[in-house]
Order: sequence, then C-alpha cells, then structure tokens
Amino acid sequence: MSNEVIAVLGAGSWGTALANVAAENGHDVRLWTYKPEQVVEINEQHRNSKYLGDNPLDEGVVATADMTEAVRDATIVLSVVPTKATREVSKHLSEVLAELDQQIVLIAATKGLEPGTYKRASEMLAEEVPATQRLGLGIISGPSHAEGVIKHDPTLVSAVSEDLATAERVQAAFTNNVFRVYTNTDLIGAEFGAALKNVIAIGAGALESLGFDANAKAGLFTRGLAEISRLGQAFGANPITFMGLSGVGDLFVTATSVHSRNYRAGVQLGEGKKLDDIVENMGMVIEGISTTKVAHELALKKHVEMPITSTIYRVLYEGQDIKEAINELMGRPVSQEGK
Ligand SMILES: NC(=O)c1ccc[n+]([C@@H]2O[C@H](COP(=O)([O-])OP(=O)(O)OC[C@H]3O[C@@H](n4cnc5c(N)ncnc54)[C@H](O)[C@@H]3O)[C@@H](O)[C@H]2O)c1
Ligand SMILES: O=P(O)(O)OC[C@H](O)CO
Repeated sequence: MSNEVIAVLGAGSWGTALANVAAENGHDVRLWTYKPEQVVEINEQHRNSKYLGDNPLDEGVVATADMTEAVRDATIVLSVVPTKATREVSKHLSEVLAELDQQIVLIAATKGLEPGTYKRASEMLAEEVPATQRLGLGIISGPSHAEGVIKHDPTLVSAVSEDLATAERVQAAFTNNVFRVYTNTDLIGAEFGAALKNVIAIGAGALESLGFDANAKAGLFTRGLAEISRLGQAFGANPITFMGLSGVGDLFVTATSVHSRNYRAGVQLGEGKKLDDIVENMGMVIEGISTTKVAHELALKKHVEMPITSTIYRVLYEGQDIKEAINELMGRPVSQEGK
C-alpha cells in the first residue's frame, strides 16, 4: 500500500474513527480540531472520550489545533465537520493551501444539504476550495457508525468521485480487512442518499417509541427510499445508487441502530421530548433535523412528491402530533408502486 499523508478536519466521532482507520493502515495521519483540550487527550492518552469513550486510538493518530500543521504535505484531506461548519472550515483550508502552495485530494465525509443553497457537501467544498488547489474531489459514504468502526466491526463504505481514479485512490488508502471500500462515480446519488436517509431515520425512531413493529418500519424504509430516489433522480442521480451502500445500506443502518443520532432523536421525539432539548442532550450533530427542512423545501421547489419527508417536517417544525401525522399518511389516496 502506498503511503499517504492524510489530514482529517474535525475530531468528532466520525473524523476520529476515519483517522484511526487511516493510521491503522500505516498512513501519516493528522487530526485537526479547534478544541485544544482534545489535542492533549488524543496525543497523550490516545483516546477521544467525549465521542468514542474508552476505545483506544492508534498512536499514529496525531491531533493538532493548527490547521497549517495538519495540512502541510498532506496528499488527502478529509472534511468531517457537520454540514453547518463545512463552508467555514473549507474556507480556512483554502487559505492554508494558498499559504503552503499545495494541492490535495479533497474528500467530504459529511452527510447533509446546506440550508438556503441546497448544496451537497462536495459542492460546498468545490466552491470554497478552488479547482487549482485540488487533485481530486469526492466523498466517503455508506453504512458506517463510528462506534462500530472503532471496534473493528466489519464495515463496507463507498469512495465516490466523478473521477474514478480519485475514488480508487481513496479506496486504496482506507481499505483493510475490516473496512472494505467500494468505488462509485455517482456523486449526486450518493450524497442525496447519505443526506436524506437521516430524515427517514428520525421517522423510524418515532415509530419505535410509539411501539410499532417491523411492518410499519419496513413500509417506512421502502417508501422512504422511493422518495429519496425520486428527489435524487430529479438532480440527475443514477437510481441504482439508491440500491447500494449509500442508499438502502445507509438507510438501514441509520434507521435501525441505537448508535444513530438521528434514530435516537426520533425515539425521543416519539416520547414527547422537545426538539431543543433533544439537540442539546445529544451533544453530537443530528444532521437529519436540518436536512428535513432542506429536503421539504427542495421537494416543493422541484415538484417532487415526498410525503414522508414533508410529514416529518410538519412534526419537527410545525409541532404536528406524530400519531395524527401517521394517520394522515395512511389516509393518502392509494397509488401504484414504481411510479
Ligand atoms: N458519527 C458517525 O458515525 C458518522 C458516520 C458517517 C458520517 N457522519 C457524518 O459526519 C459528519 C460529522 O459527524 P460526527 O458524528 O463526527 O459529528 P460530531 O458531532 O461527533 O463531531 C463534529 C465535530 O466537528 C467539530 N466542529 C463543529 N463545528 C465546527 C467548526 N465550526 N469548526 C471546526 N470544527 C467544528 C466539533 O467540534 C466536532 O469535533 C456529519 O455530517 C455526519 O452525518 C457521521
Ligand atoms: O449517527 P447518525 O444518525 O448521524 O448516522 C451516522 C451515519 O450516517 C451512519 O452511516
């Protein structure tokens, strides 16, 4: 395996887990965080307790609060901050690259759509980090909770780039015997799948806390995936992508796992907790909350029918009662599958 110098921007649960995979694969890894207290814990105790508990990190994961230090000589840079921080962090990255006169392969691992602009993570990166500073652009996506990756649970993800060579380079850097990376070139489909499944996961959590069993969940997953695919296709996605790791795969893990922040938020919503309290107590990003609003607006703008997403929007943002919302969904005129 050729050695890469990999800078990971964002030392939350996913950034730390990806940095750990890269370090275990023998790459030179720098993990950037804007919180100096994390640097001390990661470099001296080799753990990141707020996000990943007592799980030990490979000693090759070196944290720094200085982005220039993190990015100097990096060949691949991973952006793993929440959607809402992506522009700010990538602007900073571009300034650092200008100062270092350096080019990198730039990969997003963020799953969300930007409020107002409806941009995908890779689009935000492309706008903030000019093509002259990039050797490639793509994402890492797929069914992969940090909590499983850090424990070496077998995990399958996709490296996605419109440029197959970029996807293959990321595949080569991150694959090992417990972390298997496929390639894909459908960036639009993979990013819509990754972002929109979080909305359905919130719904699945709510069904769980209302005591509904597998029938209701299977219906939600299937029709949820149908509307994700409809919206993605309106932007040019390949429908097959939604049958893969970034589609049904990621929907399944997020909408069934207790590790999912989105699913857990849905459970708490179903228990009657207030949205602000859920967000505050989670202490980690719940991307689906903001993505629900973006997807609902986008569906209206593009005239794409997304009844489940719009129902979750009304529950989250208009205070609709969940049982009443389910009754309304179930009472919609019947229709033909596959349309
Ligand atoms: N957690 C997972 O298992 C997982 C898996 C796949 C994808 N993702 C995606 O990865 C992204 C990050 O998720 P996470 O779970 O690691 O989130 P997290 O809440 O665990 O961590 C986010 C990190 O970003 C940092 N951050 C926030 N705002 C910042 C800013 N303005 N500047 C610099 N740093 C900032 C925080 O300090 C924190 O370290 C999300 O889009 C999420 O959907 C998460
Ligand atoms: O924990 P969640 O709900 O943010 O989901 C994380 C990942 O997207 C799972 O693949």
